[in-house]
Amino acid sequence: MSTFAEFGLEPDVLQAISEMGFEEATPIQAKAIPVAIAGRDMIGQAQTGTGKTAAFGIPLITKIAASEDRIVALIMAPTRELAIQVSEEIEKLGRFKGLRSLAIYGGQDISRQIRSLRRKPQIIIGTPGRLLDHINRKTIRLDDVRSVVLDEADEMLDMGFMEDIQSILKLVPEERQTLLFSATMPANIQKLAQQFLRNPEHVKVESKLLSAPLIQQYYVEIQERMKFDGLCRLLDMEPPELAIIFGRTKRRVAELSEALMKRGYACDGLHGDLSQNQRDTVMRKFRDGSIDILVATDVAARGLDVSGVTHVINFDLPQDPESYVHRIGRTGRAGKEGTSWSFVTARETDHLHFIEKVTRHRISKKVLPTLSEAMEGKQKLMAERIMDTVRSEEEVNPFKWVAMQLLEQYDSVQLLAAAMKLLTGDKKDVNIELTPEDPIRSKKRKFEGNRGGSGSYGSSSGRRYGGSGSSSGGQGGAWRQGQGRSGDSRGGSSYSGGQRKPYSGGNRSSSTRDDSSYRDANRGPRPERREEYRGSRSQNEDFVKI
Ligand SMILES: Nc1ncnc2c1ncn2[C@@H]1O[C@H](COP(=O)(O)OP(=O)(O)OP(=O)(O)O)[C@@H](O)[C@H]1O
Ligand SMILES: [Mg+2]
Repeated sequence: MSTFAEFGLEPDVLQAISEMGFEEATPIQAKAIPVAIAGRDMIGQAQTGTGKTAAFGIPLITKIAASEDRIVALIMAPTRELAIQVSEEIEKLGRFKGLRSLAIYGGQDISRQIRSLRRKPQIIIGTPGRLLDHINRKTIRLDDVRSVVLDEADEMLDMGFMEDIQSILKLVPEERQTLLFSATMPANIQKLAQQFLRNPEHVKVESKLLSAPLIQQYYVEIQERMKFDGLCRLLDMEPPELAIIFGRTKRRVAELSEALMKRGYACDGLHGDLSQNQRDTVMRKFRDGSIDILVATDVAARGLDVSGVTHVINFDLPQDPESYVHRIGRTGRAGKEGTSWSFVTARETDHLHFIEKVTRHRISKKVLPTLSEAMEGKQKLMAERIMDTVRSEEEVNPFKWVAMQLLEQYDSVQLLAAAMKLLTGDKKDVNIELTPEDPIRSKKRKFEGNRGGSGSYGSSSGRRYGGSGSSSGGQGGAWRQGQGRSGDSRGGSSYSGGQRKPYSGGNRSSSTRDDSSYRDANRGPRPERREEYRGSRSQNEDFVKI
């Protein structure tokens, strides 16, 4: 167990960390912070949701003085949402030092960014494409940069950013520190590391499990045409505080989110066909609790950190085990528990077993709740909502007069039952039609043939994240946050409109990947390489988040 004070951090930084509610360093932070503070180049790998951002953020801000008026640190991230999210974390960490940081990403008005650059930020967090634009326009100069971070490096390369990243790194003085975080270590990442990192220390938090241990993983076997009703039952039986539902395609996500809205769920969709503005709005609604269900493509699978996501549902299975790990990693973060459900059609069971094998985790089979269990769940929730409201005299008072009049005419049980029926907003009669998706075909054979089954990922000698030798023991480790975010249970708050507070109070945004528009908006079309990569990628690499 490491407290942050043990790293010899300055008081301003310690204060920021403590205000963020972090009490102890996570395992990756405990390993990475001393290495990075010592000035070494580093390659970092650890499971989803274990605080990699602060693992590079803390050393980074430690090395910058508020008096500096040049760009001295550069962080690259694959997507706009992730750039925003990382910049918000950096902002918080550097607040008491008075550091200035700025997120630079495509889809946002460039002249606005140029104006913000006049504030002389020391730290720039950007997507490679837009960064390069600024560099070419000479609105960003990298001559004074001495720290570079590549976050989600494998994802950036997958998205076709290799050349951009190389061009940018060539412009940064060689006398610098480079930190590279990547879920996987395929050949192209190794090449990049060889080219641009100097004698890097490989900092890895190993675990037998590839996915975070605090996620209960379930699957249900279901026919394609039954998925939607199955989903509604699941949501009714076990109402999530916040849920992310993953669909395979943009069309799927659009149809599904619309269908759920029609059935009365507070949800919205996120995919690459939306404008940056629309995407921001959806993410804001999800973060402030005005919707509790986000339906998304893999655009939201990486890096997204929204406090209070209790459920991830794979409405469609992902193609890769790797995507599976990233998707479910949107819950069970920062020492909290989470639940994931995956819908599997009969023809996809092989693929599910393949995912189990690669992630080395058994996914438990469950049956869908029956209609009456779903109904019960819904009614229980309604009862909770009513009880919450009953306690608030002010809210109830204006209705008392009508209530008394009604009670003179009708039986009280009858009346309350009628009110509950209305509240449950049952819209089962709304006709829903989703375009069926083809089943995923497993790439199992190809994968096995190439890997030779040696299992280079996650050696079993590693300590399990969460349990890991911390004296206070407990699942999830002792590094759970002390304030603000622990113990947030359902308590009806998800229905009370914005009561739920992300501990940060800010509008952090999300990571994004999708099939089309994840390149910066003003760049050329992305090379259509995803499937190629997908096919070959998992074969020779040190797999997934460990
Ligand atoms: N030491 C800590 N104690 C408690 N919470 C922490 C600590 N460090 C980070 N967190 C919180 O944990 C959450 C996850 O952190 P972060 O997004 O950096 O994870 P990550 O490892 O980058 O995940 P991903 O692989 O999904 O990108 C954030 O909300 C962050 O504020
Ligand atoms: Mg991250």
